[in-house]
Amino acid sequence: MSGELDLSRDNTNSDEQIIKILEEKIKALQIEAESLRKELNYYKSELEKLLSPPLIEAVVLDVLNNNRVIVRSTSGPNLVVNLSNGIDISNIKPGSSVALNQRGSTIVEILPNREDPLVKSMEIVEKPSVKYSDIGGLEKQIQELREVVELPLKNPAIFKELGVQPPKGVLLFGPPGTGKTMLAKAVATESNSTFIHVVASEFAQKFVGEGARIVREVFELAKKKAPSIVFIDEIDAIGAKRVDLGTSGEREIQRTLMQLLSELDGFQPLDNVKIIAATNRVDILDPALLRPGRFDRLIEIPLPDLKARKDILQIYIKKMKVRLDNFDIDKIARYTEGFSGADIRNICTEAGYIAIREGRREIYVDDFIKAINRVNENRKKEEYKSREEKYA
Ligand SMILES: Nc1ncnc2c1ncn2[C@@H]1O[C@H](COP(=O)(O)OP(=O)(O)OP(=O)(O)O)[C@@H](O)[C@H]1O
Repeated sequence: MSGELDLSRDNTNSDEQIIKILEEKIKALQIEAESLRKELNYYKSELEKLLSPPLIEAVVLDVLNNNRVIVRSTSGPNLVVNLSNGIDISNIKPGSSVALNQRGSTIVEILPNREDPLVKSMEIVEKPSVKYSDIGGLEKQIQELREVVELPLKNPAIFKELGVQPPKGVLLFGPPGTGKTMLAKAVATESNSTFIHVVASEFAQKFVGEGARIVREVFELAKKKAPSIVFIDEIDAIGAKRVDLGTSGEREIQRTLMQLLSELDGFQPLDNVKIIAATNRVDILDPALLRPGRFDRLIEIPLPDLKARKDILQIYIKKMKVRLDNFDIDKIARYTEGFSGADIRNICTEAGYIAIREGRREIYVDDFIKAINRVNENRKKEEYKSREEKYA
């Protein structure tokens, strides 16, 4: 240590020096003792962890009044458990992950929440806000959905009385960006239902049985939140015809599809849960999905025709500050032949950006034409690129 004692010098000055040096030495030893105490505690707690029995992971289902909690343990049954000292009940909510002691009788730790694959693959909108009037064109399709989904949800008694069974599942098919999701959301809004949006490609999970579990839990949730509409996007990801079930991934997808079919079969047509699925590839679907009692009503959602394109343009233009003299909406609708509703919305946004970039406070018809040309150019580039890739 610095300042080794030198007791040879005997005067007041050196006494003071000795005291100072000793004090410093005491301080240094105290610091060392403190750090050794910490080290000791660390090793003690490590030892305790190594010697302690494993804990049981559980999920909180409900919090009771008397400092007790209902949990579902990962090892099996639902349990009513106590809290160990030091755990604050106000930090425990339904859905929290907790650790139980080995006997499974007491919560000893609140665990950080893991990302649940169920939550990741699902979006719940309790009160969707899309209305039929937000959708351009598709009048016939809206009418049909109202009859087969909205009316049975709102007024099942009429169907019972007349002995009419509405379809359980509806399949919307057509090119991307044509408004399938919007339609399903609008039906949920207008029938005051919860909208549960799942993307089937997200069901394909890493762990065996996980996809099937997610399907089961989605339907359990739909029943809890009823009246509800389960919207399964990209159903072809699990519902395509399969000949070769060689790989474990393929078998996992097949198991997920089987679970979906069994959930569909378990419903009654007049239950207050309706299933709407969507695909861009109806041609590759497994016929098992389209059998009576499953997705037995197919509704085509095509690219918008001239009138529908005009309707869609009008919906978006109404919300924008557009100079209307000389504005020929028919002309713009004609120029957008082959465009989807999503493309048309993009054109409106792009036209707005062109005006902003030029420092204007109004959007001109020319901005729309420029935006259309840009989208067309991008499309050509993409087509060219995909052709290049195909023949490379
Ligand atoms: N008929 C339409 N009327 C008004 N807006 C539309 C219409 N179709 C599409 N859109 C616009 O395009 C966006 C994308 O549409 P949506 O997601 O409903 O298409 P989709 O058919 O479900 O597409 P995908 O097959 O890619 O999932 C919508 O949020 C909306 O802004």
